[in-house]
Amino acid sequence: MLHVQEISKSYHGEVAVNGISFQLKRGVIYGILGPNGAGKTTLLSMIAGLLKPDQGSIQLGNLNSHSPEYKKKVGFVSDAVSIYDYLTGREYIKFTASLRDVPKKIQDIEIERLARVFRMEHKLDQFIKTYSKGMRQKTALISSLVHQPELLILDEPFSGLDPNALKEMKDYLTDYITKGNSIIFSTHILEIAEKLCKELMIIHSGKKMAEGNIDQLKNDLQLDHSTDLESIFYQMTSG
Ligand SMILES: Nc1ncnc2c1ncn2[C@@H]1O[C@H](COP(=O)(O)OP(=O)(O)OP(=O)(O)O)[C@@H](O)[C@H]1O
Repeated sequence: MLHVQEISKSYHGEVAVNGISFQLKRGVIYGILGPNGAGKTTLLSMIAGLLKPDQGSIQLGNLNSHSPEYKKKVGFVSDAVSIYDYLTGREYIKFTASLRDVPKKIQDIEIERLARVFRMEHKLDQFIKTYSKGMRQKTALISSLVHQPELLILDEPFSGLDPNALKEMKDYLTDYITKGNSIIFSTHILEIAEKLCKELMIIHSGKKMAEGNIDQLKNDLQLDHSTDLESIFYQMTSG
């Protein structure tokens, strides 16, 4: 469903993403791993259609990432969750849903459903200013889900969540892909990546170092099958 072809991006002449290609099928959770500054946020921002690649192309079905229709089919939660302090959670979610042309009736139904899933029912009518970090993350997640995107893109979605919220989020994401949707996310929490992702990519200095399921990564590195993802990650990125 998603075809990423040789994309690159530089900032002021410094390369942040360097010729990355991959494909993502329907019903798959795909994890992006890499050390600080590896290019994960830049890569995900391009896939979300927010940043234009200098080179290469990104297609979802037959839609190019520059097209307005593409943006209606993807949902993005950034790691720098900056949502408006002086709106309530509900106002913020409705505002973002309106930008995506979600009919008001559907907005109301989906907001109630998602608020229940993420235990935010009693908070949605309070100002975002009063929310904790985890509540802000959940609000951003709900707002990215109201239009039921085919592709959900999450940049560091698990930092700041307590163990209960983490479980709710993992359960929701696992269920979300059973409906034929796909998820791509970046994380530094290797244990979650190992458990949730069918496929992984390790990037370093903007380049793809390895891709595949955990067993393929172990085979590529000729590692023993008892090796964990932390060791694989360390081998690939500590140079
Ligand atoms: N707006 C920007 N202007 C200039 N350089 C940038 C900008 N955004 C990112 N960079 C640079 O691009 C490179 C990749 O950054 P990016 O944020 O994509 O990495 P990351 O893997 O998400 O890092 P982290 O894990 O620390 O969040 C880094 O060298 C960073 O300094």
